[in-house]
Amino acid sequence: MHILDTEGLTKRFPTVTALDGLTVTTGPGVTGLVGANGAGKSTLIKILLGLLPPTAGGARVLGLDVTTRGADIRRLVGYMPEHECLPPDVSATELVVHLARMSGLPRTAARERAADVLRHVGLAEERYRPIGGYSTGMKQRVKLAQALVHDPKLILLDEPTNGLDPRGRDEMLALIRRIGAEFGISVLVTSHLLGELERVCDHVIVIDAGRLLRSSAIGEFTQTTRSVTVEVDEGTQALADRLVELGHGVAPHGRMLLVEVSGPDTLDAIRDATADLGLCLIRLERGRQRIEDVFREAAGV
Ligand SMILES: Nc1ncnc2c1ncn2[C@@H]1O[C@H](COP(=O)(O)OP(=O)(O)OP(=O)(O)O)[C@@H](O)[C@H]1O
Repeated sequence: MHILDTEGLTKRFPTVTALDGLTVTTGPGVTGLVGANGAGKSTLIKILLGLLPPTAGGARVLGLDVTTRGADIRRLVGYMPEHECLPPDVSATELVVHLARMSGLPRTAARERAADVLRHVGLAEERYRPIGGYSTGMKQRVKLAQALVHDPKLILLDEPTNGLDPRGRDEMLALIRRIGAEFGISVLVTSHLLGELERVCDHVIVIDAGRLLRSSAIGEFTQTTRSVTVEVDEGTQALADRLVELGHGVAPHGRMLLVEVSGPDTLDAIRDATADLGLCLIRLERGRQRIEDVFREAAGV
């Protein structure tokens, strides 16, 4: 079953078209939604939650129509908003128990479930202190905990690594991966940092100015390319000249060279040219396409 699917989804605000005929589907697992700031990610999430009506086209979440089944969708879906939205004067426990009760859990079950999710996201003793004194990383964990407390089938995470330092970001990404893999909850996670999504997603959707650039399994994004990266300690230009003389396609790439692989003898030619010129070979590596490259290509940047 599709976790979400949209067809010709369009959202126009008075001065801007935030989503422009977006047609996309994704299945279970962790899906990344990538786009620059203003690409339409948050608008899409609000439409998927049934909180914002589309101008044209349609969307379904877990098979439910967003325009008519918003309340049912919100029962089955958890949402972690992008912006700071937590009350400073209550503790994480109080907030998460309260939200669990609002989603219909009886008092005892709400307490137990809140304790479970707060433990899963890594908030220990601090959970009894007022949220106002928390670090950004702790606040992000509270937002994640409240998205999980009613045992959703799918969670929508809007820029969950925003404002985190590298360690906090790694921890948050590991948590997202665990939620997808161990708890079997599907995840839609947005980010403008493409490298992050490569690490945790099964599927990636790239949008730009409200339009779909690409939607593929992560393996297709990062498949190997037809070039190798070559790095020598000195004499990069001499090596490039020699390989060009021999008829190979060579392009500079910072301190390295990208050499087009035309056949099995290309690697031998690089090895022989390096040895003939007396250079020290530091790296010879099969190129991999990164999401960033796809984004640049598609956007014509
Ligand atoms: N309520 C609104 N009224 C008018 N314009 C809006 C509204 N919400 C979003 N927009 C505009 O729609 C476009 C898409 O915004 P959106 O917040 O969906 O982008 P985003 O990809 O989530 O970016 P960011 O990460 O910066 O939030 C932007 O140009 C934004 O200014």
